[in-house]
Amino acid sequence: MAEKADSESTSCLLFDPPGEVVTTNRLKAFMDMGRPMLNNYIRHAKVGGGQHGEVYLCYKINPRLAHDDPDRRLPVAMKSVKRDNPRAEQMKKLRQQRLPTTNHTSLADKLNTTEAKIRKEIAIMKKLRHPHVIRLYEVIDDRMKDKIYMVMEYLGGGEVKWRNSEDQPVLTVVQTRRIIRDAVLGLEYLHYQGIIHRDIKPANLLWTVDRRMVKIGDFGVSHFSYAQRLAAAGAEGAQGDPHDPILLDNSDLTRRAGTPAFLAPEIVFEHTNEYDSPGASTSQFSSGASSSTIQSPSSSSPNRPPITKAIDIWALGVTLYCLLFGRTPFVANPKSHSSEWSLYNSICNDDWMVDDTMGADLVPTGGRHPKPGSEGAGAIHLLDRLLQKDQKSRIKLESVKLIIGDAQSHSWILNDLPEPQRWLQATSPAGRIHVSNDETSDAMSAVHFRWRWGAHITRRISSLFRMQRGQRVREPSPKFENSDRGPVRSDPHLKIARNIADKSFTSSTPTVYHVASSPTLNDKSGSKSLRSRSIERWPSGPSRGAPSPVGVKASAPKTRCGSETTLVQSNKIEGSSSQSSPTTAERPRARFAGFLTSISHWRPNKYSSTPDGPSRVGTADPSSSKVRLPTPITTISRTTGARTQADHVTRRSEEALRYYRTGKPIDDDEDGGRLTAARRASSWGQGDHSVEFAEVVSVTSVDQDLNEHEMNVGAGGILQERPFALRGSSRTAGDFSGAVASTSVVPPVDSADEQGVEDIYGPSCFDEDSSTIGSGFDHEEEDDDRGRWRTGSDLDDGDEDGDELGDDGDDDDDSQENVVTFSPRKRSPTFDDQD
Ligand SMILES: Nc1ncnc2c1ncn2[C@@H]1O[C@H](COP(=O)(O)OP(=O)(O)OP(=O)(O)O)[C@@H](O)[C@H]1O
Repeated sequence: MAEKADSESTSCLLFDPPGEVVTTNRLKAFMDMGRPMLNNYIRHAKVGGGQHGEVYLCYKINPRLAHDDPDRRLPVAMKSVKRDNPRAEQMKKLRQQRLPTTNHTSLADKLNTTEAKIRKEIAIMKKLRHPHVIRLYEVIDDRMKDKIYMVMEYLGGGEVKWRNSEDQPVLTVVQTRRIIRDAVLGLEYLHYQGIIHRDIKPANLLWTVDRRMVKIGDFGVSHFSYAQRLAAAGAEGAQGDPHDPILLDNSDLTRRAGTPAFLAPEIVFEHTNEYDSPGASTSQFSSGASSSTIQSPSSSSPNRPPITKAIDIWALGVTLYCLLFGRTPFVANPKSHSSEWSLYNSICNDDWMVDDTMGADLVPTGGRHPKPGSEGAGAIHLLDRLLQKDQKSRIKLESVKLIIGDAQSHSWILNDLPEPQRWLQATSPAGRIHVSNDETSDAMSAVHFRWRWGAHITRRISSLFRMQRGQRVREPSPKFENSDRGPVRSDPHLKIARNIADKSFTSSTPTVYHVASSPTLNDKSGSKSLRSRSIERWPSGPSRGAPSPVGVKASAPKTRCGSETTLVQSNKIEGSSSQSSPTTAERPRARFAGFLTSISHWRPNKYSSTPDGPSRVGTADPSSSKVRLPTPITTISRTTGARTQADHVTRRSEEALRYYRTGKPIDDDEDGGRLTAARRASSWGQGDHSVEFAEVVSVTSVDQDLNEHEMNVGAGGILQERPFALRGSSRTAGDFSGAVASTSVVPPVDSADEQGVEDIYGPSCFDEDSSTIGSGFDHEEEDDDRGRWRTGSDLDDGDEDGDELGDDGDDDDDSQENVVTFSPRKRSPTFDDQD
């Protein structure tokens, strides 16, 4: 028993439980002083767009903070994804009528919607919490709207750019190593959690605004593999068995998702020479699937190699090659009649070339087979292992971090770390994500109805009934007053009580939400015990002080303050109000009026969040305020205990970091360098300091001071002056790739300083002509696809207008599912342009 506890505690050394993600079921779009607002987010400028959606820089407004408080406006990235494309839907239905549905039809295909894909992306992202993986904070999913919004951590440095207009590398070897090191850690975490990213490439590695670290993003085609998780986490991986069909569906692995130049040989297996020639042996690939692999279910050939996490490792190899040499390792023969076939053929059969030098700093490589010991040899050797065509011979990520080759003491990626051994210990993966059955159903909200007209009419009728002798009587119906379901028309006392409750629970601890629906305590994170399951503390809470353990005794309230005393008072008032109208029950007409009033407010989804975010104690709709008000009080003692436990748990990351830096156990009083360990931990979404949006030095980059040159060129040559384009302009961050090595670094933005923000990021979209709110948020941007290839299935639902369906001319063929098709609407891709 003790042994088990021991092993569990060591296995959870670094990776913390995933942060919960706020799910908001209401979307309110409005203009505030001429600015488009979406719930409590101001939309700023478009920072990117892909086949599934568009990404905007937004600012989360915390109205509780003063206007000059720098935390009042916090930058986030908001990705909006359209649920469905009606025309694509129509075409898909037509197609399905003609084709039988087999066991091999993917679930996503059966569900037949873009929504299924978004659901999966959200469900996967909900699991992730790692310094090198972009974090999802909130999902705004209003069924009455045609878009779903994902609020994510904002990565202000943009995509990793790796070549200039002359196809020369723009990153130095040292910068490349840092990027790859960060990517290895992020990828290792993903694989450990059973997630195959499937689209690793430089464009999906995003820089933090200070260019000190990169994070993996874009989980649009990622895949969750339970088998892989079991293999990685052992018996522990079996805990919390996922049953969700969306997550467990393996059939989408057969689709050729991803970016062609980065696809692994096993994905384009049909293009191997062996396979092409009749009767040839396919011994190059293993046909057996180990426990950590997934056999492609719709494989037509028994020899098709399994699709595993090894495809990400291959893609990482291609990425490393791109960063070092400014081009992709495998290209199509320009003379070939089919560039697609030619590229895949090259991936499966060709060796890759090595230039004499690598990186922008022209470090000698020593050729394709260099003598061991040099910087070049380390990189080429690593490439050699990453780009093994046989996935069985391909290097594992843990080995990438360890020892490469006989002549080297450690891997190339550790080269400039002062203490590689300590780094290895600190970044050793352990722990896993917990996948619960209804995670994905939580990813999307239930339908809720809005009977606004009904509310209006019933209010009118009820007011008629209430007229008694020319006097308007406002009396709540006790029958509904205590109902959990039916909100009452609040009497003045109740309003007071609610206000007090609001102040008490939301002032200094916005993390405290009602827990009426989820009384269970989470033993991993005590803070969860205070929140309903789909709600978490917003990572950059308004309070910068340490939150109070229970949200009642606030240590440093910002603008509102509450206390236990006021809370007790509120309860008294509440109690008295419930008995305030003894005569009402005797009045049938008044009761009927009360009934009409109450149903006018009733909504099927009683736990839906408010437009301002999740329901908080005392701030949710009136129905919840009275009933749930006492809940935090009753959980005080329990949560205090849980909090203690949470502190213990959340220290893990701090400990690991501190250990790496100093070799000493953590000591809170001691400053851990540029940022304290506690603040660093907070940046991971844990700990008590709400500096989560602050960019911090990762374990990989720690102790490495970047010089100005590195800061500039480290961005891959992104021009920093005005990285964001005006809405409506076709120019996006990606279009700045040609502008290499700008000499300016983005200064830190004071998010409260509007002019400052605009000076740096360009004019905001607020000033643009946005005639309606709808157009402000649902305006169809000019498609900014950069000629990426798309799977047949993606064509169906990624396009707003479905043009591609007509163009590809193959929309009635199921084989399209396995064929990568290029949309003719986009410019033709060049094979060395697959970033
Ligand atoms: N969290 C973020 N912070 C800053 N920029 C981001 C963020 N997420 C995405 N972007 C920008 O938006 C672009 C598109 O985002 P993303 O890749 O998630 O969308 P997509 O529709 O899935 O695109 P793709 O076609 O590449 O799959 C990215 O290339 C990046 O430039």
